[in-house]
This record gives sequence, structure tokens and C-alpha cells, in this order.
Amino acid sequence: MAPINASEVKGYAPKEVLPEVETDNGKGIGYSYDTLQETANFLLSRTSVRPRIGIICGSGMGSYWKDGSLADHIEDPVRFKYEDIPNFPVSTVEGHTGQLVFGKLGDVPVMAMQGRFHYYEGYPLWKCCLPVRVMKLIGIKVLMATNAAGGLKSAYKVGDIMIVKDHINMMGFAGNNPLHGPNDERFGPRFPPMNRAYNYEYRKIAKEVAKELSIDNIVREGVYTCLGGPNFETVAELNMLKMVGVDAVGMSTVHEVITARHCDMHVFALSLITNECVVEYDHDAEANHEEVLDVGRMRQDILRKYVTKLVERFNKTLTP
Ligand SMILES: O=P(O)(O)O[C@@H]1C[C@H](O)[C@@H](CO)O1
Ligand code: HPA
Repeated sequence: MAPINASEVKGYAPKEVLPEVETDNGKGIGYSYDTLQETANFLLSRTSVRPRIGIICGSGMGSYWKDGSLADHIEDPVRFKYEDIPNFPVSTVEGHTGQLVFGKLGDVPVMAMQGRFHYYEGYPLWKCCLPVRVMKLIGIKVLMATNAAGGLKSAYKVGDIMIVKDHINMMGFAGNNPLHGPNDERFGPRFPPMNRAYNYEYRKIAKEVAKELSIDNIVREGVYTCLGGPNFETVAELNMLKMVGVDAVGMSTVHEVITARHCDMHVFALSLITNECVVEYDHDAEANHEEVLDVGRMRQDILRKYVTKLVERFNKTLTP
């Protein structure tokens, strides 16, 4: 049989009439486009900043440490506490302040989330990712997600920064996906591709910038996975993840990236390696959140400089 010419295959044809997405208060399967548009309009009407780059600050990288974190260096900041934003969840994890900051990083207008939402807090994945769709609706083109993660690859050291090359959606294997439920084509297609999730050009730029800042000795590139948490992993779980090609393990980012790619945002992600995963049984070390936050503080100056330069470079790739 002759092979099918892939370029002749027609794309998925959207339905003309969309099913009404439930606009529940946390019980069901998502907020409608219009509900999220209200949230976007609320924000846009209260700031003149028009960011095209959105940053999600990982554990300890937002503002937990008041003396120099990325989000605290945003100039002319306009801040919104999550509890004051219509339809927004609230942050419940130490190290996640719980506010959006609009302002300038270097010369570039940005929006930063000081605090993200995790599945283990009790939020369904679609709700964890709601801010990403709001970003899309306020005009953001690039999502930069940062996270704290355990280093699985033996070469990784505490304090290394991993450029995420790819992810394994472990929760998705069990059917838990932020795109589960009716699909609104105004956000994106029913079946989005995910093989080019982490923008190649931005990864290349990130390696160049690491050299320019002389931090290329601590900057790596690898594969991230997210587990549901909140417990850290067993030795057997970590060895299994290592075997299937995971380099760093955390509890976030993957579903945010899927949501961002679904609505055609460019994605770049960084993991700060805050602990070495314990993959042997005769070992006394245990992962803990305090260590995660401490390493975030120890690396905050470098991360801030790195992210600021990356934002400047990524911004130049966007058409005016
Ligand atoms: O929000 P991120 O992914 O940076 O947070 C990581 C995963 C858990 O929330 C927490 C564990 O210490 O840090
Ligand atoms: O070792 C870890 N496992 C999962 N999530 C994490 N976040 C920071 N470190 C870790």
C-alpha cells in the first residue's frame, strides 16, 4: 500500500456549535472562555502594562525571600492579590506569595505569577492552569515557567539550573490532563501536538546567554516530569523515573505547558535543582520543602539575572 502523504491529510474539523462549558465554582470541568475573558478584562482595565511574556515563579523563586527575588525586581509594579482577582484560585503553599505582578523586567513589560497552583493543593488541573489561559487572553505570547525540582540525573548538583528540553506527562498517563473535558476551539484544537512543546530557538538562546553570564557550568538541559505530590518520591519510584529518561522531578509545570501550547503560546521552562534525589536505600538524606526554599534563595541572584536577560532576548524574537 502506498504511504499516506502527511501534507495532504486534512486537519481536525471543529464543530460549528460548541458545547457549553460548565461555568462552575470549582466542581466541574472548566471556566468558559467568556468567564476567563472577564478576568483578563479586569486585569487589563487596572494596568497600562501590556506584557507579551508571562513568568511563573517556582517554589522559593517568587518573593519568599524579600531580599532579591525576581518578582521583587519588577519595576513600576502593579500588583494584584489572587484573592482580589475574579475567578482566580488562591495560593496555599509556603514560598508562593499569591499575587500577579505587572511591570518591567529590564526594558521588557512582563507579568509574573508570584505563586502557582498545584494539584496537591486540591485544585483540578484545569484550575491550576487557569492563569495560563488568562495570560493568553491578555495578549501574552511567551510562557516562561520556572520550578524547583529534584535532580535525578547523577551528574546534576544542587543549585544547577536545567533548561527543560521535554517532559513526561506522568499524570496524563493516568488520564489526568488540564485539557480534559469539552474543548473550546477559541483556545486551541481538540488534539494538540506536543512534540515541540519547549521552543527550540529559546533553548538555544538560553545556552548562549548562560555562556555570556559565565554560568554555563551550572546550566544543563534535560527532561522534567511532574508527579501529583505532595509527598516526595520513594526510592523505587525515582529509579523507575530515571530508567524512563527523566532528569528532574517536580510537582508542577507540565500541565501549564500543555495548556500554553494548546493555545499556541511559545514555551520556555527552567528547573532549579534544589535537591539530589535519593535513589539508594542505605541513605539518610530526605527531601524537604525547607531545603527547596533555601536553595531558591541561594540561587535567586543568578536566576534573576539569567531570567532578565532571557526575557530581553526572547522579546526581540517577537514581532512588534
Ligand atoms: O512550584 P514548584 O514546582 O516550583 O514547587 C516544587 C514542587 C512542590 O510544590 C515543592 C516541593 O518542595 O516545590
Ligand atoms: O525531589 C523532588 N521531588 C518532587 N518535587 C520536588 N520539588 C523540589 N524537589 C523535588
